[in-house]
Amino acid sequence: MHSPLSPQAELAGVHVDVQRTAVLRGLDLVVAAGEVLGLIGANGSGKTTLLKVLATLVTPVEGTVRVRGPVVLLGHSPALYPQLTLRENLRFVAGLAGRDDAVADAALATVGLAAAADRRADRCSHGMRRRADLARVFVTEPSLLLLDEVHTGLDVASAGLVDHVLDVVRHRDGASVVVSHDRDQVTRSTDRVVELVAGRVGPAVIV
Ligand SMILES: Nc1ncnc2c1ncn2[C@@H]1O[C@H](COP(=O)(O)OP(=O)(O)OP(=O)(O)O)[C@@H](O)[C@H]1O
Repeated sequence: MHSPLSPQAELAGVHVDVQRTAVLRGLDLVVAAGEVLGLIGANGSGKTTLLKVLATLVTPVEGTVRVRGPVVLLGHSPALYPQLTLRENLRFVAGLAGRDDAVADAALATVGLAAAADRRADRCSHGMRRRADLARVFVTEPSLLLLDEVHTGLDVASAGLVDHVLDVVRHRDGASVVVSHDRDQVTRSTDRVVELVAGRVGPAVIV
């Protein structure tokens, strides 16, 4: 077990260029274990790019990235195979994580989708697909959870499920980073909010 004070993720002097344009410019960020960090910023400020750096999907041209443990990134659109059922999708995720089918089925039940488990993903509503995507967290048990605008289009109950998932990660001493354009939402769901400005993390935001 690591010390509660040790960071879950640490970025130092990170520079990222996207199509020859500097998006992140010497960005420093520490995400503490057990923390839920909110990330806001104008369109195009680099929030999604920052999440991809934390998920090691984008490699900076300069700077260091340290992330401990498994990472799950839930993007703008739920990552499901449209022609597979929700159960098949989650069992596939479980297989990749070396876990058995029962874990996938239990995760679907946890997010309130037991009755819809055998419905194809492309026949489900956006909210149902988002819930199924969130179920991945119960299968893969990430130490770092990255949520990119996942509140969009969710009703109150589904938004509550997002908060529940954040609590589950926090109680395991994992960390989460939540990107949102909704300042009220992100303030309610997180311990601290920072803003991306000119490719760097600005001062903490008090809303
Ligand atoms: N596939 C791409 N092709 C070209 N430019 C891109 C691409 N992806 C990102 N960019 C550029 O990188 C910058 C950062 O994009 P990013 O998606 O990280 O911002 P964001 O803060 O998440 O934006 P939004 O709030 O609109 O989702 C943008 O200015 C955009 O021009």
